Amino acid sequence: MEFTKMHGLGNDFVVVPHLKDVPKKVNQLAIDICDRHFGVGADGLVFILPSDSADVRMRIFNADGSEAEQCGNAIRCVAKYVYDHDIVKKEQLRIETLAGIQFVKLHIESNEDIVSKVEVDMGEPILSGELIPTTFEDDLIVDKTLEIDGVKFKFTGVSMGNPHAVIFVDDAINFDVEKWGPKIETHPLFPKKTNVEFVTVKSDTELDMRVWERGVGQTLACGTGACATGVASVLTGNTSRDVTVHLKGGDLRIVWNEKDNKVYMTGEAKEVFTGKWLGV
Ligand SMILES: N[C@@H](CCC[C@H](N)C(=O)O)C(=O)O
Repeated sequence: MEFTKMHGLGNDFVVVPHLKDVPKKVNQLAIDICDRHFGVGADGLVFILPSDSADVRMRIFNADGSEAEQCGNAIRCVAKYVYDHDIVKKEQLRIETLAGIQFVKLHIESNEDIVSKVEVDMGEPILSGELIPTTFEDDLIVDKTLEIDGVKFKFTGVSMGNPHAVIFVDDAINFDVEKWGPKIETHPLFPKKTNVEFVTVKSDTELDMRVWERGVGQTLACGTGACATGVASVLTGNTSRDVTVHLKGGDLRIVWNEKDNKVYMTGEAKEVFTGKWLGV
């Protein structure tokens, strides 16, 4: 099975571009291939597949083998891959995911015909407690209390197709993500588990964010997490609607557009190497 290693701000993926459907035992394959010692090593396994309703279809499996509904960094990688490899040579394309069809605009360096940045319409955020999902039934999940081991956190719940709990802290950069991330990911308030973002407001337009991803662990960046963070920052009155989110692996621009209620994410994607997986 031929693959290409790609990443979006260090959130890295094994991308398999040429299959008609995902292989049998795909969940175990994701675990094996994402293993950083016995496999290729990645945060996720991504398939670029044919679609009946869009230009291509993406499926993403976390390093623990679970399938995610959406992935912001992977969708930018998929868009760059299909353009740069002449699979879909369009500057605007549609990518089908489990969370719906996403509209993507490519920023091309015209002298080299190479994608420099990718802008994705990530759709409208889902804010109701039931749909995120959380065990709360409120229409908005803002500053709700979550208690673990006697410690109280306030979180804002947002789904970008996948669930996120955004927690504002004094110093995200030095926050103990490894200690609290897994406990919050699996807290009974979140029936499908959750991705967790620890965020510090730097100004009206800038945020620091660290992430603990559902089914993966701490990663260098999370696109849907940055989108959820942008939305949560507006809902809590912390920032404007157009922000730069500083992640361990780099920056993402997130705009929650007031007119159409959609979230737009812009950032880089990179191809690193290609290889052949011998385990299938
Ligand atoms: N890294 C991704 C999100 C990948 C899926 C996530 N771990 C989940 O289970 O929801 C991103 O860039 O959005």
